[in-house]
Amino acid sequence: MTIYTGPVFEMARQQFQVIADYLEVPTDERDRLLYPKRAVAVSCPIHRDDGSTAVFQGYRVQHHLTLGPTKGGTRFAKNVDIGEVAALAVWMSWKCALAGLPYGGAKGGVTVDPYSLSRRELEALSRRYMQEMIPFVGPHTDVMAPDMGTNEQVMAWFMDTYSMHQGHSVTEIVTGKPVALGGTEGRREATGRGVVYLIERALDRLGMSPSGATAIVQGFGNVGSVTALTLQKHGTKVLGASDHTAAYYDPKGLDIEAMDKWVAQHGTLKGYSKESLIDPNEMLLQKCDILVPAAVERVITAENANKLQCRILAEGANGPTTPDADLLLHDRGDIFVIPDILANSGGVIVSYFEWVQDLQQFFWGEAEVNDKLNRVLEKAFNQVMRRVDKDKVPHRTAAMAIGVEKVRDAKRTRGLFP
Ligand SMILES: NC(=O)C1=CN([C@@H]2O[C@H](COP(=O)(O)OP(=O)(O)OC[C@H]3O[C@@H](n4cnc5c(N)ncnc54)[C@H](OP(=O)(O)O)[C@@H]3O)[C@@H](O)[C@H]2O)C=CC1
Ligand SMILES: O=C(O)CCC(=O)C(=O)O
Repeated sequence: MTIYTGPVFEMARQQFQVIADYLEVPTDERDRLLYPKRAVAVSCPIHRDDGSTAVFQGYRVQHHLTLGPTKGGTRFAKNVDIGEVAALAVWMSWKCALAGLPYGGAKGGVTVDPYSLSRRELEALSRRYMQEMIPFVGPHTDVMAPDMGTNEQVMAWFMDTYSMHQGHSVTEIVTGKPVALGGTEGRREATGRGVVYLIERALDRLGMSPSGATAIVQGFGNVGSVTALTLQKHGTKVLGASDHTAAYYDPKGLDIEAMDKWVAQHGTLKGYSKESLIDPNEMLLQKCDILVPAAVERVITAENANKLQCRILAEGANGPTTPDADLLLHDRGDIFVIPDILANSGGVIVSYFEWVQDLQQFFWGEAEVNDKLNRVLEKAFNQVMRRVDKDKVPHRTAAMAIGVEKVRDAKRTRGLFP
């Protein structure tokens, strides 16, 4: 029996089975590798602006502590549940190990529609969530970061709440903070920048160039907007972009900077234009060189995998492709998949840099951060490609296998308490 249920955890479990079979992991080691070390569920009561009390359910799952503290973002979204948070924590473990970071995976979440809260209510919820988590997190235990529905401001409230409890500033308790509070240059852009760096490595492999290539990006938050802006800056024409309120497609190319300004003023893409509106599901199926799902899980499925018309699928989001769709994509063989644990690893890599800088109280410039980020990504990309070339396995299998192997070796070497 497990408390980790639901379609997203089932995806993480099925993906792990594929890797465990490929690596011939003995059955009795599998549960130790897959199931999280710890899971915490908390109730977060807050006063609403109308004077009433509302209680929100919060979670934090720490997958393994074998290599160091756990690390991962905190998601505020209306469908968050323990199974989804656990799956995201498991993926963080493989991601950190693939990038060579001294972390296990974690993830947190609160079941709330952040758009339904006023700014004061959002602050109250953020502070209450961190307050409830204080016994379970710490700079050497578990270090939080942003994910969907949270941002630099929420990280500032987390850091302040933890620090007030300790009686001194503990900047290294969260990453993705504002630079003024010990955040690092380049963290806000890191995930999208990393996505684009890896897309360009994939284009190289395919003998294509970024300038003149075309892209479609689903999601226009932290990851999607920076990805789209950076692609456009590098000469790639962005034909499609969407958030949960609207999807736009223009075969001549969208003006991503204008869309970004619109979102900065209005909060969402709704109302940006009447001309280029498209059905969001249809947008994913339009012909382009690069498709970037950068929003939610399970958008590339058995229903649409065979209808995709891209050359590169760069998974900015965590878990956008279901295992059924993976099989179809592998059979097709014409789409270069950059799997999530590689594609979006720029975020946690620069979070690691932020943690290191906070621990040392010695800060780097943005050029140094970006240069170090590119070097870590390059190494991870090359490792994955070597494995693909050697074993003729799908890209996701190669990437996950490298992560799982590292965690497995560490667990074996540390041993079990007799
Ligand atoms: N932030 C980070 O550093 C990292 C994030 N990720 C992953 O990237 C993904 C996006 O995260 P992030 O950009 O931080 O989150 P944000 O909250 O900043 O943005 C999420 C975006 O996705 C949109 N969205 C939500 N649901 C849908 C939908 N059904 N269809 C289309 N768009 C939708 C949102 O639209 P709207 O604003 O209208 O709600 C918003 O534009 C997640 O899977 C996250 O786990 C991975 C690694 C690091
Ligand atoms: O920056 C981090 O620590 C984690 C980012 C994250 O949540 C992710 O990579 O999915």
